[in-house]
Amino acid sequence: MNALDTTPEATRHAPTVLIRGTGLLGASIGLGLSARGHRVSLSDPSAVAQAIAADIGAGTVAAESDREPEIVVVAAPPEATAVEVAAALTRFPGAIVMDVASVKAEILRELWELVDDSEHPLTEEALERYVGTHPMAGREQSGPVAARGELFTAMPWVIAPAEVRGRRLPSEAAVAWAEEIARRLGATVHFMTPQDHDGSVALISHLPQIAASLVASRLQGASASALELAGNGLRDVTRIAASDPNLWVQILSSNAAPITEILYGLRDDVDRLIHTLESPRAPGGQADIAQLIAEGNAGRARVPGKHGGPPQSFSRLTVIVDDRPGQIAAVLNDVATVGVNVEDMRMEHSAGHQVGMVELSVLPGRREELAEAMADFGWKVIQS
Ligand SMILES: NC(=O)c1ccc[n+]([C@@H]2O[C@H](COP(=O)([O-])OP(=O)(O)OC[C@H]3O[C@@H](n4cnc5c(N)ncnc54)[C@H](O)[C@@H]3O)[C@@H](O)[C@H]2O)c1
Ligand SMILES: O=C(O)C(=O)C[C@]1(C(=O)O)C=C[C@@H](O)C=C1
Repeated sequence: MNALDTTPEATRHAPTVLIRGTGLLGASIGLGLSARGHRVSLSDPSAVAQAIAADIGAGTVAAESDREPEIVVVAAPPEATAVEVAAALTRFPGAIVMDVASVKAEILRELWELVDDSEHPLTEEALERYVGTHPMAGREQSGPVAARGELFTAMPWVIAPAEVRGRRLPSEAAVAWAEEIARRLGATVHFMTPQDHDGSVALISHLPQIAASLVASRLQGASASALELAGNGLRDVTRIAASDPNLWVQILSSNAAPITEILYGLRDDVDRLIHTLESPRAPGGQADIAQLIAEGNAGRARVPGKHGGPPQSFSRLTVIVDDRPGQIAAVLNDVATVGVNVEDMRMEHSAGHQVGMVELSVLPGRREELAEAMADFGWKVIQS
């Protein structure tokens, strides 16, 4: 096998990368790696997706005459991933091949089927060059137009090397390079078995998607006058309901067993709440409702903060701006002068008024200082 070297000297080198599948994930990886000095070539069955990815700077369109890439990243839809991984392992016998699909055990099962298929050229030995991975970063939009080179900064990236009878299947070099690619893109790496990965994402990724879709689907018949009242609560809960149905059919069907287990528990809780709300003032009813909200508080408090650190709640302050170009840049410029880090930012427009509200989330210890300084700069500041 001719896998890449992992010596410190070698890791300073920027291997050539072929990205197969240049949608949201593939083009984002291409942008990030190109910006870090890698030569990236792009390939997608959709000529349009390939051309857009090249146009935005994710790499150059792959050509037959290209030399063999050192790393192949398969960023295809889950249902095409195993076949594309097998094709890359066979076509490029010296390359490390990593995928980014949202499910891991099913991809592996499909790859094993190809090894067992005497008609298929994929060998067990070739799988030493395959590393299953999953960046826990994405968007509710698809395609290269939505791609961002910094999509993975400070986000988790799971590496789930296949194990056979307790032995890691991919070589150390293959795993080290998959890890190196994730780190170069700014992600924090987590190692897991494919099964542990699938159980974890059923809860922290697939359940939220289902919940968002179920809540948003209730809105289909809502009156325009009700929808006009929508505030941030609804927007927060339904953002990912805009995700691509085609992608999510594949994700949910490939991880059905752990998701179903979680949905049974959710169904019990919903049944309990319905029962309580049918007679909310019956004995025990109020306590039951309070318990439901408190249990939600307890779960929410366990969600880690930025960079995978402990849960962190930020303080917010809102700056009122005129609804005209350049105002947000001016606010951020003044914040930077004060030297406070903005952890999150949201822009709201006030219906019927020519003003906007820039909500800034900052560390609690810096809010007072920032509010005073911004008022001194002449901004109208509301502390919430
Ligand atoms: N969207 C997310 O938030 C997210 C996050 C992490 C991982 N993922 C995973 O990344 C992968 C790509 O998702 P995406 O969001 O970039 O989807 P996307 O729809 O934006 O892009 C998928 C691309 O794959 C191409 N494609 C279709 N069939 C192909 C094939 N046989 N070989 C190669 N390419 C093919 C499509 O033309 C398209 O350009 C999926 O496996 C998904 O599970 C998605
Ligand atoms: O932020 C989003 O839009 C996402 O939903 C991204 C998200 C997630 O659940 O975190 C969705 C599916 C992918 O497999 C990985 C990431």
